[in-house]
Amino acid sequence: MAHHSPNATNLFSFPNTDELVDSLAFFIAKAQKESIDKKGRFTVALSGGSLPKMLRGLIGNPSIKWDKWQVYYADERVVPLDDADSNHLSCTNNLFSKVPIPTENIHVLDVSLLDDLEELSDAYEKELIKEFAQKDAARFPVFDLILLGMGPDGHTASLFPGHELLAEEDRWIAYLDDSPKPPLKRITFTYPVINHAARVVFVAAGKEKVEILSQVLDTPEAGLPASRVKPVFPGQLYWFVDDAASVGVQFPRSAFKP
Ligand SMILES: O=C1O[C@H](COP(=O)(O)O)[C@@H](O)[C@H](O)[C@H]1O
Repeated sequence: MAHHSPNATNLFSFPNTDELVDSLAFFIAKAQKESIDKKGRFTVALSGGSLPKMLRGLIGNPSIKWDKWQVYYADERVVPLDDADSNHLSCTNNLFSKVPIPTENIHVLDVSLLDDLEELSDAYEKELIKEFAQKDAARFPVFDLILLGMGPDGHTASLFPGHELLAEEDRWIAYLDDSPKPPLKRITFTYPVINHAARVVFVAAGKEKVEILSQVLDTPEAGLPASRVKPVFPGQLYWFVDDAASVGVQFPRSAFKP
């Protein structure tokens, strides 16, 4: 991705959702190739909300090596995997049921632990430790790609404005039982995990994101959760948005050059 700015925020705005979807698929395919060429695998974290349907450009895409993907969730609602609120269910309905990804490559909640948030989040952290080697004080996993959404209040993953988890510096996976957006119980990647990724991509589309997108990009000092995503070097941050969402944004756009 040499044509993008070193360690900066890259804002790509597309005239419509279809162009956003196609460009995002192109970007993901390229990131996948770079990762597989280097390490033989591609570690990805997905979100729920509006994100899964924006991944439709991957369906039927011959360059995607699904057996090399290891998929995690940047956040998950603490519900059974077939519950309408489950981010996994949404990703399954919109993507995984339509592509040849091995089930064992998708890392879901341990549903036997849904009644114990501490155990549940520890177990998910252990899933990451298995993938990324030992956890120690100085070490965080380096995902090849983390795909995030942004809610109308500026939350991302399950990191909400003013919540104590915004200050979490140690755990990889944290839990909350007081989510301002239902359902109350969730687990989430913490900032150290998000900010150590090689690439973090936000996807936001539609006019309902206009105000919050300009707040997050133009006044980051306000400290909204999405503004706190700042990958450490050499990690890169990308925003894939549509013009309907970015119409009020002052932040400079970059040209997307496939
Ligand atoms: O609750 C959640 O919301 C965010 C944002 O959702 P969106 O519908 O506004 O895109 C999502 O990224 C997160 O995964 C989900 O749990």
